[in-house]
Amino acid sequence: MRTSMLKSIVRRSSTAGASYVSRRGFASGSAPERKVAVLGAAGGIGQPLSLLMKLNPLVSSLSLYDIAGTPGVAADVSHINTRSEVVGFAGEEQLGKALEGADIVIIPAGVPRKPGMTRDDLFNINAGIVKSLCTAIAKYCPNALVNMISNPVNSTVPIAAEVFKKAGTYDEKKLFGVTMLDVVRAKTFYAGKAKVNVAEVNLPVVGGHAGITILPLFSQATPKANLSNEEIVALTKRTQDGGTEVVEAKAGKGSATLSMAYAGAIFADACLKGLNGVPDVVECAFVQSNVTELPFFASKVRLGKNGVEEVLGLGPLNEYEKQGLEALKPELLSSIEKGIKFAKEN
Ligand SMILES: NC(=O)C1=CN([C@@H]2O[C@H](COP(=O)(O)OP(=O)(O)OC[C@H]3O[C@@H](n4cnc5c(N)ncnc54)[C@H](O)[C@@H]3O)[C@@H](O)[C@H]2O)C=CC1
Ligand SMILES: O=C([O-])CC(=O)C(=O)O
Repeated sequence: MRTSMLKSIVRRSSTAGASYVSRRGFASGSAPERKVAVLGAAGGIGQPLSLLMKLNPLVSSLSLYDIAGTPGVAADVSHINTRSEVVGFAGEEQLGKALEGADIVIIPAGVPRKPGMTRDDLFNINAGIVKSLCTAIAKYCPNALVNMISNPVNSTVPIAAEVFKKAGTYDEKKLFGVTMLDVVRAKTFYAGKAKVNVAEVNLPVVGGHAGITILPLFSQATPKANLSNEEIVALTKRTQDGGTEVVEAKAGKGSATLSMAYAGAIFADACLKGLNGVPDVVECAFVQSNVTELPFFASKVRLGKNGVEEVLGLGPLNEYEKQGLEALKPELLSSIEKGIKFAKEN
């Protein structure tokens, strides 16, 4: 389904201006106007993500913001003959204009890991970046859906929530930690091991977005496959360490950017579909949650016209997954609390 989405975007892009009725049920001319802002658009994720958002026919206005470099990225991307207008904004004084009227703000701003670092090692720099960007979101587009990519997601999402609470604009339905890359990885690794068509694979990944807080629920994977316990343990570990696998392979040149741009584009597309009233749009995301005793948790979420329409439960877990769930809670809670504390004290 994911691969077919990109294929269909590319196919539609190549017939830009022609009339079609998409799977989303809109004639090309009648899809609502939607502005998407990318903050950190000149970065490793930001650039390919901007490209993919430019290919999405649900976007009418694409706003590319970074502290520097965005005029070039915007000029480049704007030559692609698809629906959206593209404008680049550089420097803090242009942040307000970049955000005004945005329906969705995607945030891949901040520093990435180097080998030997954990995502939490990014906290000191990225917490401040996320806080200042969210302060501007509260001021200039308080109703936008926020897709938080910047790490550590387990802390940056609680920081964003606190900033919005302070500003009086918090709506828990509109704040998402993007955990889609964990789902993308779990699907890929499962398909490889189970020897099934990757395009048909579906499974939830719950918890958070760091190490053992990433909990893929392979017992719920479809199509079903007869994998051994050892194989499931190895798949779980590979999914949990997927980010580190890329960080090590890039050997000091950053972390996942291309697969993250793909995952971010898929998740933003799901948010756009939800906003546009497409029924039954369900993806995993790290959101405010009652699914466990933790205040934020990643699970399947039904997306709608206001963002989160319903946070879905975990479904049946096997013993191994139950153990994984209990094991992840202390670390996830401590990362959440760290974010809340930072936002309250700064
Ligand atoms: N949620 C997830 O699954 C994933 C999250 N990430 C995270 O995404 C973040 C970005 O990663 P990369 O794009 O590889 O890093 P990068 O360093 O290539 O790009 C980051 C961009 O953010 C910009 N930036 C810094 N401060 C800013 C500010 N105040 N306002 C606007 N832009 C600002 C930089 O100028 C740069 O262009 C990192 O924190 C990384 O850990 C990365 C992969 C997956
Ligand atoms: O591992 C990292 O630092 C980047 C990330 O979140 C991922 O690739 O899942």
